[in-house]
Amino acid sequence: MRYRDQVGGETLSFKQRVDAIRNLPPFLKMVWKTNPKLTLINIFLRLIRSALPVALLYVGKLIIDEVAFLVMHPGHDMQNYNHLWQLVAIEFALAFISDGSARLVSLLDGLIGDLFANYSSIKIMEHAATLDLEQFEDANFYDKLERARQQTSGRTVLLSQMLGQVQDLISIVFFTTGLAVLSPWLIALLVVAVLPSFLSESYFNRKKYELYFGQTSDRRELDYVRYLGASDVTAKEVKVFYLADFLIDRFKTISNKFYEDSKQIAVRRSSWGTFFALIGSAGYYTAYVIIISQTIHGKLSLGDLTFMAGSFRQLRGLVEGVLTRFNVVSQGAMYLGDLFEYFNIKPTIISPTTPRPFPVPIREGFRFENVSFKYVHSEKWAVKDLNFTLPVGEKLALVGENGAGKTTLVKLLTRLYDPTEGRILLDGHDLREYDLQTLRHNVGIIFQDFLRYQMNFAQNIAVGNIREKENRELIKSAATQSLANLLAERLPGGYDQMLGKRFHNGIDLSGGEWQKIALARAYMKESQLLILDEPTSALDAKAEYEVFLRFADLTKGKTSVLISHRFSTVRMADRIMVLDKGKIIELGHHAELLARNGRYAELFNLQAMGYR
Ligand SMILES: Nc1ncnc2c1ncn2[C@@H]1O[C@H](COP(=O)(O)OP(=O)(O)OP(=O)(O)O)[C@@H](O)[C@H]1O
Repeated sequence: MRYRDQVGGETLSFKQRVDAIRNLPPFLKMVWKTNPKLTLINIFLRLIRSALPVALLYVGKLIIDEVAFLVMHPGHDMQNYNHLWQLVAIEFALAFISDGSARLVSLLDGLIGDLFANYSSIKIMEHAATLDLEQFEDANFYDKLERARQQTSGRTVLLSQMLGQVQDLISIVFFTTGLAVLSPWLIALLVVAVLPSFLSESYFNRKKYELYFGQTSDRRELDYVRYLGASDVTAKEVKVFYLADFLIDRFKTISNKFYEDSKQIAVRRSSWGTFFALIGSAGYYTAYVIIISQTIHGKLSLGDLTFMAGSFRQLRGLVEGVLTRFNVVSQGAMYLGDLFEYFNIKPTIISPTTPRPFPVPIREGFRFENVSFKYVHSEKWAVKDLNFTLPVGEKLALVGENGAGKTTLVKLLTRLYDPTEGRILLDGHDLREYDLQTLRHNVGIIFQDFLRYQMNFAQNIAVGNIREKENRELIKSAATQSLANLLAERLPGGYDQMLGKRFHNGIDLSGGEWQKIALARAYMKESQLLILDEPTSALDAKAEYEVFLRFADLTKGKTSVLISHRFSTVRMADRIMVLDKGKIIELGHHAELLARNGRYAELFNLQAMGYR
């Protein structure tokens, strides 16, 4: 079942919101983990604060009664005065504690909030690192990730709200006890005064969440359009194709729709809110009139009047606040559900619990047995019935038209995906029996769409084996092997030169220069299998020739797979595999395949003709 069907649309009920409360304990646990000490102090302060309002009001009542007594009984003695001033001093102290603790609580909320935002962002990144590549290629997953990401900063408010809720609930208990002793029916009046506004708030909160949920995909598009419209990577094409107006129109359309939808809810919410607030006020003044008349008739003291009217007013505020906040908290808890749901996505490409020791060195090599693979949501086989052996020490070249399945095949070798059918063996055992990290450490792969990290030159090479990021010697030797060292010598900052345009003093490079850097990554570790997926497409003919001579030299005796559309490169391989629509149609040495006069010969001659 899709995520959207589970939570979205009209199916969202009050029950679901109450259910969402179950997300709060794990949330609190996460908050606790970010900083137990601050959280504990925060809770303690809030407990103190919960008793303060009623205490303040009660001392106020005592003061008024004392003043009234003194006014009514002139000729009083000093003791009464002393008592009065003591009460005033107590109220002052309470007021001071109240102010101080309020500031401290809000400071702590802010600090814990910041820590939580960092902590959950890190958790999200850590979890993303464990997930399958396939999961990243799924739009539903992206929606989930996006919502989870938004939880990191938005949820800090939830923490204050939640703790504030507990604090206010305790205050309510104090006030209610006070009121119930003096006049229980006021409590009933209170419920009538606040219930309608609670129901209205709850209704509109639900509407808002549904709206927000429905907008997730559009929001992603909005972000994407914003990125296309203003970023260093896209600026070039946006200019030459004059895309700005097109992008701005798209942005306007989506953002206007968001605005209109939100406006509608906001206006309705505000109108109903005003109406129900009026009912609440009417309830309060009814209670007020009753209390006043009881005071006039001598049933209550002046102090009682202020205490009860104050209690009623504050209780109304508190209950309304708690009920409204229940909606906010449960809504927040619902959004939190997105975060936890994201954490619940489990990768399928994982290491076995007791992995087989990885062979060093590999003795036999890799063997594909009836390997077929289909991308998720795709009807078509990307590769089908692959049967071949890649023996140790062989240099295998993969050729074939765009979309023939070359990249897919090498992705299967590194377990970025597992075969849909069949299996890949390494020294006679399924790849899935080995530890994933060890496998990937032993296989060096450079993709055609490698990343251009906006980091310095050395770091751009070090990413090939990040454990060695401080090992300048190794980085320099890797650069020398891919010929990137010559480039470093020309850059003003050498190996510390910032690359890319995003950060200060960054220098952008040509496509071929970037490729040399990416190639150096392959030499950062002693891989037993080296895969280069069109690594030289941007190199000029001379550079490519040099790079390959070196590659052949450096990988002597090593197993390697090379994907290239240039036959001058391909012919250097020990064997060449020709793929067509995911199937192997030819496999053999250059001379052998030429003699066969099949597809390879046809493609080779086609390219050779271009050079004549
Ligand atoms: N992530 C993906 N999701 C769905 N389909 C994909 C994905 N990647 C590739 N495909 C499809 O799988 C098939 C094989 O693609 P693959 O990238 O392996 O081809 P290739 O031979 O490397 O092509 P090229 O020479 O253009 O790099 C193609 O039909 C392609 O459209």
